[in-house]
Amino acid sequence: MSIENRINELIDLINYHNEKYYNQDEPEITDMEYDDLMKELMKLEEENPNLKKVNSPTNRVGGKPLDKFEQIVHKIPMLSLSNAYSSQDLKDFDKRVRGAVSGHVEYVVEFKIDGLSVGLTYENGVFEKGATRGNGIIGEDISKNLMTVKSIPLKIKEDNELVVRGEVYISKENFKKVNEQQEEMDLQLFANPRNLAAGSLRQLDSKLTAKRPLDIFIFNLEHMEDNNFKSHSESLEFLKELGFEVSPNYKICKDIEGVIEHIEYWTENRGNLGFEIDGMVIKVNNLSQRDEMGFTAKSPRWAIAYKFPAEKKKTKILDIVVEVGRTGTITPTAILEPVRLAGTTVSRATLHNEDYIKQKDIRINDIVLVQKAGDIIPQVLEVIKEERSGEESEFNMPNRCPVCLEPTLRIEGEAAVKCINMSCPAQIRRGMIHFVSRDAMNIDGLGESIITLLLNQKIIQDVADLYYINKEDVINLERMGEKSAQNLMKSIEKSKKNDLWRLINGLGIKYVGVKGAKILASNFDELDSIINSKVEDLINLEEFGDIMANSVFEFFKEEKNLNVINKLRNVGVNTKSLKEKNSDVPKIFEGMKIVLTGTLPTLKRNDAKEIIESRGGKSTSSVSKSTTFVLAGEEAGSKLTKANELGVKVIDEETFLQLSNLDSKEEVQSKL
Ligand SMILES: NC(=O)c1ccc[n+]([C@@H]2O[C@H](COP(=O)([O-])OP(=O)(O)OC[C@H]3O[C@@H](n4cnc5c(N)ncnc54)[C@H](O)[C@@H]3O)[C@@H](O)[C@H]2O)c1
Ligand SMILES: [Zn+2]
Repeated sequence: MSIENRINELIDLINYHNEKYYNQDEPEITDMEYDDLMKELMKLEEENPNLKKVNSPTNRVGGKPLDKFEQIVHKIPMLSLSNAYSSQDLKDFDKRVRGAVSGHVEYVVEFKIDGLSVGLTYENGVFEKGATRGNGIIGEDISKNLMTVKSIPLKIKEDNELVVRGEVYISKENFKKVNEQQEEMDLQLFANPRNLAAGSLRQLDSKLTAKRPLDIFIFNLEHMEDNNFKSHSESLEFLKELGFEVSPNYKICKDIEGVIEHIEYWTENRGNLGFEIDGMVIKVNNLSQRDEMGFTAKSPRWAIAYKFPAEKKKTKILDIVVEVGRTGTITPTAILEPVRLAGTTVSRATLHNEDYIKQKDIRINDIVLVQKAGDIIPQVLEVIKEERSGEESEFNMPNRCPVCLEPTLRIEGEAAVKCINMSCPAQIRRGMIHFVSRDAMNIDGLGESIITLLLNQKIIQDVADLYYINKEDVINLERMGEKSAQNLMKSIEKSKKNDLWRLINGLGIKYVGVKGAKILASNFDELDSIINSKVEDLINLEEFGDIMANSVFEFFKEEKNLNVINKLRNVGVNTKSLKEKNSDVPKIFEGMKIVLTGTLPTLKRNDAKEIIESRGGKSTSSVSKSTTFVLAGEEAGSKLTKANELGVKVIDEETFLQLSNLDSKEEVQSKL
């Protein structure tokens, strides 16, 4: 594979996993595997700067604000941190810092709390609003939910406008309690505290958030008018006095050796803390030295996150079972003797595929070392061969699909063994569950069990059949009454009007998640144009690469898929893009024509465009008398000259961000 292709492939893969991780709280790979992909991409880009893409995930903070909350443009961008995995990485960081600033460098070392990052704004001593990080520039307004977090003060004794940043987390004890309750109520368990904090804070109903015992640690003063703090530690002490729960046990270290020593201590002792930490954060203490260093698009240069190596334990493999996924991939899973690992009990671990099992020579009854990489997904690290007793038995991938009993196949060059029977009930069932899920067609009242019943009774055979069932079919199902049948019919009917991206996501095209579906829907307006598009058209889409483009193309070449789509269309399922984007954001730029020019200090062109368009404005390319204002950055050039000639207002990024946060068009106009 050429370097360029590998770069494209990595971009697709990372974007896909970002979506899973940040927006759906359902990571498919471990953090370590993710970090490896990222490292590989960074290396290739460094070695081949001409191949670096503007949309590369190495340039941006991972998440994306969800449409279901109102969006907030951060006054100070909320960035991520670069990572260190060894003391050598830390020493390299120290060298970079000392090379870039004048004077002696002192570090503050803090816990890296494993939760969700939020920014809190106070005005006149009152808590005004709080937001998630989102894509770093735009976040979600979760103020109501944050007000239920008891350790967030609603009033403080400081009249200056203040923005602080912290991490919302849940203590180990409360995490256990919540999961016990989930278990009692037969609800899904949370994989880790980070997942729980994120899930709870992004509830639409703040009463639900209030039931979750969340806490916060504040770790940075982001902005305060008229302050003259000289160091980070000074500002932390100030925040403590105001009543904030500041990140505990932070330590000032005179040099990098002190930092490393402190980190070694907590690597050993973190188990004794009442909350989970996944590493330590090292920051330059002196604030003017911080200014000297500045930021990359993704993270400050004056800080780094050291990530702990994953915790490891010994356990036994009791059995190896296989499951058939939506695309027919047969995945082996190890059933383990339950073991406590990084805060939860682990009893299963994915074995990925045939090669993984062969390479590590994993057998049933083996004693193995397991770890939770990234503290989420348990993984079998290695077999402890010295402990073999002769009772072990080798495992082979099944020659037939465990569900449909058709022969399985391993395509050359691929790792997965697959059931290629397109009518395999297991695949259809998984595909169906995906089709009705929250992020796809969002059909309420159609859970896994009903789908299984409908399939078993042959009432439905593909997703389109859902729209052809009638109430009588449903009423006769187990545990279905008149009322719930009626509700189900209603939600099926309602889903016909869904926006196009939901349908595209629902179809389950490989590598196309919510994000990819939205990009397709907003670029093509209707399904037919996507079906008729060429690979070249698809590759040119923002954030699309070879792999995604080919996957979409291949999907719509398939006769069977086209039949399903026709059935859906005939029954009245919407196939047009409704552009329902950002409906909650006030349309404060309505009717305005805004021209972007030059390089902005933090905003990417597309981010600025998104802010304008989501607020009803039009971003146009040339300056004329009807231009409302010009947003200009560095090296703005001829457009700026033209604006000055015509007397069109010119503003900088900071003013633009302030305008974007206003609530009405009138307010914007009065500031222009
Ligand atoms: N498994 C996957 O599929 C997948 C996908 C995407 C990301 N990830 C993981 O997420 C990481 C990237 O996530 P990220 O951008 O949130 O970075 P991060 O979690 O590695 O570090 C940045 C975050 O640390 C938090 N933090 C906690 N304590 C802090 C303190 N004292 N000072 C400053 N910050 C503190 C902040 O909220 C900040 O946003 C990746 O390295 C990867 O490990 C995994
Ligand atoms: Zn099958």
